[in-house]
Parts: sequence; structure tokens; C-alpha cells
Amino acid sequence: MTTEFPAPRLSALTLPLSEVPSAADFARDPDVRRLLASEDPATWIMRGRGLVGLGRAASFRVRGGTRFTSARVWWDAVSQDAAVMDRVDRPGTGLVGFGAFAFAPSSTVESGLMVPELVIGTSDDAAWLTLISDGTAAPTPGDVDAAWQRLARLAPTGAGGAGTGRGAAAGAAASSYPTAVPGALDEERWMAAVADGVGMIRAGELDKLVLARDVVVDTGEPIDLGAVLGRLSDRFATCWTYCVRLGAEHDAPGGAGRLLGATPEMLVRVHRGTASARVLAGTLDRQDLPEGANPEDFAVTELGGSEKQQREHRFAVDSLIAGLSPYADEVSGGEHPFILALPNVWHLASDVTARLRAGVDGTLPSALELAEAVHPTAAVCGTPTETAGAVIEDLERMDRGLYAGPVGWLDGAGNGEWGIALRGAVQLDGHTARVSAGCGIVAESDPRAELAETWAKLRPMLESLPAR
Ligand SMILES: C=C(O[C@H]1C=CC=C(C(=O)O)[C@@H]1O)C(=O)O
Repeated sequence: MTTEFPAPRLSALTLPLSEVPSAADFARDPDVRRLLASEDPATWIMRGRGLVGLGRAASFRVRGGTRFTSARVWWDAVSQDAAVMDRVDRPGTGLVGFGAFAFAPSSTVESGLMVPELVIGTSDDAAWLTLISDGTAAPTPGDVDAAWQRLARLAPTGAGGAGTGRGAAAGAAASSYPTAVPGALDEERWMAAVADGVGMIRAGELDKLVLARDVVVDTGEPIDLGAVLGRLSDRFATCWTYCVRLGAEHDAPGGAGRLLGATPEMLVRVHRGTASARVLAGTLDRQDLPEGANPEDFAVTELGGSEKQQREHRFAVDSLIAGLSPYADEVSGGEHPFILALPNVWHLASDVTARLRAGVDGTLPSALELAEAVHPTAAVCGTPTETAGAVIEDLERMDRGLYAGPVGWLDGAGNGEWGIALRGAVQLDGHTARVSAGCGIVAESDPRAELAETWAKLRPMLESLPAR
């Protein structure tokens, strides 16, 4: 089912930031985290670089098994019809959309794309503004300036808060976190589901399964989105802080709500014909570090040295490579996982790169096409994929919605970055959020240890929400 169709006619103008007079203050410190106090931002941020979208020029929402294809058809039509003047010309300039896709084809939750009115982009060596308007009248530099003045709310530099000037509350994790009420399954029933999954794996029905659970948090006060995103992006510097709202402000259930979080896992990125991914599977909770032990040594021994964790990781890498290979001349990486240290956990990680091959029509696959091709990897589903998907539906007893689906951005040239929506939440209303986390299950998995691991993965989001 599709809403908000057909594709609108859009016009876009991208200018270097230096050419927008009213953005001069931002240009002195072009850290996109300073924009998080703006109303309803769409974000894709790592270390203060990335994309922030403000306002809304167009959106597309869809449900079901054809959600990716429908979104691609819509996006192709929008980008082909758009009148684009791009003075910067790099991934993330010109026409840009943000999007999120439900984990499962059976989900009743909407997937889709949204096109902001103003996109602010920064990379290590460039900064730009793109104004996107509905209609054929080409935006002028004066329109970009006016849109910045209307939409951007800039936190001052040097007012505290991890150097990004959003005030002390933004930088620090909340000292305590709000009460989390079990969602679909309480802890005992979820552990029983894990035990069932282990039984099926031991019986040879499948090799690996990722089982997730959800908790619902009522913060008791309005969620300050800018502060939450600020905490996430400051604390999880090596993760991508994402935020996207596809539908109306608070339209759950059935609507998508607002999806936000900080994911360490890159499903697939395409920049100018090269695809890359960061595959994660295998986890160690930092709270398990014995007193006096060296953290790096502990991670290397417990994670790197564990046959169980390595195998769990290998399934995820293999599934990514299998999904990517038909689109690539060459795929490299993934032979020697490394340890990724995050503030809450260590992960086994593999970076994979692919040189993309043109299809029969002579064009390279787009980031969204590849996201569809590789989703769901065994980092969030299992092996074999279809069996695991069916077992997940059976055992989890919940609709994952946007959790563990692709989230990210795309441009009109086929570039884009799609992370996996992990370590995040769906904001259900002004003060309530649904937070989900899951674990890879193999034959040796212990339900109680897996439950503890879900808490380690829930913590980043819970600690970033205001406590009652
Ligand atoms: C499914 C999640 O994590 C995945 C990513 C990294 C490590 C994982 C693990 O060790 O089980 C999971 O595969 C989650 O955070 O909800």
C-alpha cells in the first residue's frame, strides 16, 4: 500500500556554505550537531560531519514486500523530473532524501523516504546547503539564505556541551535512565524464546538466529529531541546518529513514528561507484570487564579468541558478501575481523569494500538498490535468511517495525549511506519511546547471557532519554 503518490516535481539548488551570508556564523564552526536544536531535524551524523535535513518538501510512504522497489521507483521519478543546480557536486549534494525501511515485508509499519526543504551537509573538506522546493521555479541564492534564516536554529559556539555549544545537558549521558516496561515479551518469556531458538539450531533447522525484544519507556516529560540526539552523537562518536520521521508527528500505531538512534553498523554505503559496509556481530559488555583487567586484552581474549563469537560474526559477513557480490567486480575485506570499541560494548567488526559493476542498462547500482539486495544480513536476521526470518516472527511475538531495517540517506546520483537501525528507538508520542535490541543466537548461546547482552545494547538509548 502506498500513500502520498505520485512523484512531485522538485527543484534544488546546492551552494557552498561560504556563499550563504546568513550562515556565516555556522561556517566558522560547521559542526552539524549545532543544528540539532532546530525543529524536527532529519539527521545522519558522525563526529559532527554528515547531513541534517530541515523542513519537508516531499515524502513517500509504503508498506509490504515491495517497499524498497516502490521507493526506488518513486525516487527515480522524482530525481529524473527534478531541476537541479548543484554547485558542489559530491555525494550528498543536489537532491537528497532521508529514509527508513521496516525490517520485515510483513510489517504493518510504514517505510519510506522524505525529502527535506533544506539540507545542510559537511564532510572533512566541504560544507554546503541545498534548498529543495516543490515546483519548477528554480530556487535562487537569496531563497537559500532565507530558508536558512527560517529553518536553522543554531546553538552558539562555546556555550558548553562537548564543544558543540548545545548546553551541558547535551554532552553528558543522563545519570539515571527512565523505567523501561517490557514490550511484546517479558524477560522470562524472551529467554524461553531464546532457548527454543537454540533448540532449533541444535536440531539442525538453521545455523544462526537473531532474536530481539522491545521495551517501552515513558519519560514522564516531553522528549527534547535535540538534546537526545546531541547526547547520542557526542557519546557515540564512531556511530552514525540517525533521525527520520516519515509520517505525521505522532502517528503510531501503524504509522512509523520518529526513528532515532546511533548505529555502529553500516549496511551499505555507495560513494561514486564504490560500495562499503561495516559488518558487526559478536558482542562483549564493557560492564563485564573484571576489576583491574586491561580492557583491550580482555576484549581480544573474550571476543577475538572465542570460536562462538567468530562463527556468529562469520555468518553476518558471509551474508553481506553474498548479497553484494552479484553487483560487484570485486569484493574485499572481511577475512580478519577487528575489535570495535564503543562506550557500552566491544564488537567483532569487519569492513568490506566492493567495486561496483554496471548493470545491463549501463548504470551502476544505487545505494538503495544495494540496501535492498543485502538486507537483512545475518547480523540482524540469521542463516539461512528465510528460515531465520520465519522463526523470528514466530518466536519474538512482535512486529519489529523500523528496528533493524535500513536507515539513512540517498541522493539523485545513486550515492547514499544506509545503516542498520540499531541502538535506537521509535518515538511513539511526546514522552514515550519503544526501544529494541537483539542478539545473535548460535548453538552454544545461553539465554541469560543473551538477555544481559540486550541490556548492554539498550543502554545507549535509555541513557540518552530524560529520566523521570
Ligand atoms: C541486533 C543487534 O546487534 C547486532 C549488531 C552487532 C552485534 C550483534 C550481536 O553480537 O549479536 C548483533 O548482530 C542490536 O543491537 O539490536
